Order: sequence, then C-alpha cells, then structure tokens
Amino acid sequence: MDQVVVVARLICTLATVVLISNALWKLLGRPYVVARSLQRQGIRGPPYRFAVGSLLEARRMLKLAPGALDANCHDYAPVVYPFFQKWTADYGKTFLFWWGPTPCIFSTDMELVKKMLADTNLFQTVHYFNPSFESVLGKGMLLLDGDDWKRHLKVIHPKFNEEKLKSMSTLVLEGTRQMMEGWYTQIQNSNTDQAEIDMMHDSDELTQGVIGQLILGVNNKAYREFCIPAKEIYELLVHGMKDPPIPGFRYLPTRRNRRLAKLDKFCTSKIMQIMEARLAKGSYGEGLLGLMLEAYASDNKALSIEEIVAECKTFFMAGQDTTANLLTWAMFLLSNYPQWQKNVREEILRECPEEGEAPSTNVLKKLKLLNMFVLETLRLYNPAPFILRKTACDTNVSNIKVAKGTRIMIPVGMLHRDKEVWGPDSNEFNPMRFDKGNNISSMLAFSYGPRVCIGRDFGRIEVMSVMVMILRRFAFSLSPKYVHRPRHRVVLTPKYGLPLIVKNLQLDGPDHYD
Ligand code: HEM
Repeated sequence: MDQVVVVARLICTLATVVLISNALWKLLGRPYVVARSLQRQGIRGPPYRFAVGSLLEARRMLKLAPGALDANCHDYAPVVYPFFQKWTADYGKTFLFWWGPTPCIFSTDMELVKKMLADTNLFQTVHYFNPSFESVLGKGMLLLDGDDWKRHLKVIHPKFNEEKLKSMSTLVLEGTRQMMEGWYTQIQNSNTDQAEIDMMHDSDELTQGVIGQLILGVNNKAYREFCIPAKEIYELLVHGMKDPPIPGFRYLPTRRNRRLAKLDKFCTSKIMQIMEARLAKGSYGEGLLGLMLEAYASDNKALSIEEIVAECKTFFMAGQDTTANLLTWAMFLLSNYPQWQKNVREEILRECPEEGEAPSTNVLKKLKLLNMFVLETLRLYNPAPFILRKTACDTNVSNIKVAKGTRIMIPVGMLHRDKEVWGPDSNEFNPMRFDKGNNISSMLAFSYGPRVCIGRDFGRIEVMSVMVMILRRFAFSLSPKYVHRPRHRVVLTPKYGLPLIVKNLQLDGPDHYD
C-alpha cells in the first residue's frame, strides 16, 4: 500500500514538474529565444511583458483612440488598431508582437505576404485566437489543412462554379423583396416619402436567409431553425475572442461556454434531422447539404456525417456576416457619395431595365460602375481585415528563420492602403482607380493562393444583386444619427449600426413587383 502511495506521489511530482517547466518555457523561455533570434535577423517589435505580451500596451493605445471619425474619413486604423499603426511606424513593415505569450509576426510586405499565403503546407490555418472555434468548426474547411482540406474542397467546389451561381438570383430575390416591403410599410406609416432604417440589421436578416437556403437547399422554416442558433453561436464565438489567452479556458463551465455547448448541440441536431429525413427518402435534396450527402452516400464516403455537420456551420460562419457587412459598407459609401449613387442607378436602369426580377450574372457583368464600386468597398472596408496563419514547422521565409507555431498576422485593411501600391490617395474613396483593371492582383479581400475564399463570387453576386434591386426603387442618405466608428470583431462592422434614410423613388408601392 505504502509503495502505491509513493509511486502516486512520484507521478504527481513529475507531472507537476513537467507542467511548471512547460509553463515557464512558454511564458519566459520561448519569448526570450524567439525575440532574440528574430532581432538578430533585423525583425524587432514591442517588448514582451510576462504572460500578457503586447496586449496591455495595445489596450492602452486603444483607450486613447478617438471615439469616432468623420464620415468622409476612410483611414480607420487610428481608431480600430492604433497599436498596429504605431508599431509599423516604429519597427517597419514586418515586426514581432505578442498575443499573450504567443509570438506573432505582423507584415505589410506584399511580397512576403503572398509567399506565405501561397504555401499552404508551411503556413497553415489557425483559429482566430479563440480555441472554441475549433470545437465548433474543427472539421470544416476553414480550419482544415492538407489532404482533409483537399478532400472537402473537391466535394464542395462544384456548388460554386459559374453555372451553379446563375441560379442563385432566386435565393436573393425573395429576401430582398421582403426587405423592401418592410421599407414601403415604414414609409407609408410615416406619412412622408421616406423612413429611417438600420441597414446593418436588414443586411443581417437578408443574408441569413440567403445563406441558410444555400446550405440546406430548402425554402421553408427549416432554414430559420438552423440560422437562428447558428447566428447566436457565431456571436458567442466572436465574444470569446476577448477571453484571456489561458489554455483550457474554453472548458471552464462559464455561462457563455455552457450556452455555446447547448446551442451547438441544438444546431447539430437540426442538421441531423434534415439529413436523416433525406437519407430515409433516398433523395439527397438541394443545396450544399444535398451535394455533401451525395458524397457521403457514394461508395468511398467522401465526407463523414460529422464533417458534413461541421461544413454546414462553417459556411454559415464564413459566409453570413462577411456578406452582410460588405452590403452594409457598400450602402454606407453609396449614401455618403450621392453622385456615385446617381451614376450607379442610371447605369442599372440603362443596362437592366427589367423590373421585378433579380439580375442575371450576365447582366451584372455589364454593370461596370457597380463592379468598380464594390471593388472600392472591398478595398476600403474589407469585411475580413486580417488573415491569420501559423507555421507548421521551423521554416525559412524570405531569409527569415521562423520557429514552428509562430502566428502570422496579415493586415489586409492596411495592405489595401499601401501608398506604394495604391498611390498617395490610397485613403480616399475613388472607384475609378479600378477603371483599367489596375492593381486587382493587390486586392486581398478574399485572400490569395490556394486558400482563396470559395464563396467570393457568391458573396459578390449576392451584394450586387441586392443593390441592383434596391437602387431601382429607393434613394439613400446617411441618417444624422449615424456615427462613423468601424469596429473589428472578426469582421469589420459599423459599431453603432448604419441608420439610413430611405426615400421611395416610385409612387406605386409593393404592387409594382408583379
Ligand atoms: C462577401 C464577403 C466575403 C469575404 C470578404 C470573405 C473573405 C474570406 C477570406 C479572407 C477568406 C480566407 C480566410 C483565411 O484563410 O483565414 C475566406 C475563406 C472562406 N470563405 Fe469567404 N468571404 C466572403 C464571403 C463568403 C461566402 C458568401 C461564403 C460561403 C458561401 C464564404 C465561405 C468561405 C469559406 C468556406 C472559406 C474557407 C476556404 C478555404 O479555406 O479553402 N465566404 N473568405
């Protein structure tokens, strides 16, 4: 018995020693070694502070930042990430900072960035500083690497080819009509020809409906039952990014972690119900789910049930808020620049005069001004302002030796304002800069290389189709209540929403649809 106690004590002591040494290495040893190695190679950065890294310094600078910007000012770095702006000024285009004890290389060197994004073996995907992302989306393509990612891509890619995207206008049509009907009602109730709406809220509702139908391939309440918990899961994951970088924090039974687990279970069971019903009927159904079920039922079971469920959630998380915010920022710029609004509307009325229908992809291609307008929105207010990677092993990139596990942070929003690429007016709104197709290769809004966004055409077509439909009927201006304060919470979003004044351009109301 005594021997058992001695052995148990020995194991406990050893485990404690291992845990403490591991913690000391991560909190003290590694930061010293990594910082010294990079410093010798000319990569400097803000000093490491025990356990918190650069986070406190960043928070202090954020507190001192202005609360809002003038609506005509598109250089949002001083309010959204003043610390990155300062460190770039102090340490150059590529520097090292510390997310807690984790080393992160930050770079606005386009050549280096493209090299890293092109090499998917060395530079792998990583959860967005919140390990809970992994519990929910771990088996979906956003967070997969290597052969698993290729296998998923092979199954899913056909859903996003040009032919398939042609039929998406029907998904957008219904949601946009509903949104416009809401506006007509509000205008009627106001007894004037205009009303105030919150475009952020409306874009959010509309894009939830569209992506829900794209994923599940159904046009009934089933997609709502999936979208509502999926949206709340997304919000909880975004909140979780503020959690302290403590290993295992996601397993603590906090109120948020418990709610997340409950919702995730509920969302999974909804998807499972739909899948089981379809498999029982022997028909896979429509949408991304139909395509994946077919792959599951094929001889080689290209995707497992668990992977299909993860993909449904992944596509919602990756495609809904990004598209909602792209539409919102486009409407912000359109309302802020009335001459552009007028020109784009005239182009729409000239090129696609047909009422009551969503425009086809062929018509959208003809809308040159609208295309340039959306590109400029993606440049200035790209919904995904950062791309993250981590090194899979010790590596050498552009003659810089980088240790395994180092995070790489690519600030797309800052790269899109590089004066060497975009000229001295890089902070100005000027869609004409895309007139001759120049600099398209420097746009990283949808990433670059093999891991470029699979939904990029879908998202762009969705936003453009909605804009065509609403610009035919309404005029927009910023409400005096609007406060210009972009905010970064995984995606770039207007902190206080986007209150707009919508004005009915036609005297007849909703009947005009038929
Ligand atoms: C319209 C606005 C959108 C923007 C700005 C955007 C941006 C991006 C970016 C920057 C990435 C790369 C992320 C990374 O490597 O860490 C990405 C990946 C991804 N996006 Fe989008 N996206 C948009 C819309 C969509 C839509 C509508 C869908 C789905 C229908 C979608 C699905 C995905 C998926 C599944 C990935 C992972 C692809 C992979 O790793 O191979 N996105 N997106």
